[in-house]
Amino acid sequence: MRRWLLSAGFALRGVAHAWRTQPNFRIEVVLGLIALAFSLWLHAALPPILLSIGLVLGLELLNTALEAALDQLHPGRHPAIGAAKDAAAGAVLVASLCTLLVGAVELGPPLWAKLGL
Ligand SMILES: Nc1ncnc2c1ncn2[C@@H]1O[C@H](COP(=O)(O)OP(=O)(O)OP(=O)(O)O)[C@@H](O)[C@H]1O
Repeated sequence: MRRWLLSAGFALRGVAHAWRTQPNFRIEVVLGLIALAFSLWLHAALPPILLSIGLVLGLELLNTALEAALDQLHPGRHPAIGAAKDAAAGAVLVASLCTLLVGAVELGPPLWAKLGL
């Protein structure tokens, strides 16, 4: 149990570091909270929304980890480093676009109904 709490502490430190240093992570957290608030207000299904938000935030954390490790391991420029960073950023982009689709499908219809459209 003590080991698990220790690991959870390290993980939370990673999340706090991303919050402090990554503007994109802060934006995604705020947008996620807004989507969550809308889901509760519209009584929409929470699992797809929560999974999508978690996927984007998780990939952003991995992207941050990869960038930090690559910059430390290879401070100079190299096409392979650029390709690795581009792929990691691409993963966040793909997840974000899919999350937008999930949001539109899950929240669109109840929002229109609520607004009487
Ligand atoms: N060492 C490098 N060698 C080659 N290309 C790089 C290198 N570092 C960055 N790049 C290129 O520049 C892009 C931006 O890299 P950078 O590390 O600035 O990330 P970022 O997207 O600005 O993320 P953040 O703002 O979170 O640091 C990368 O996606 C890659 O195409």
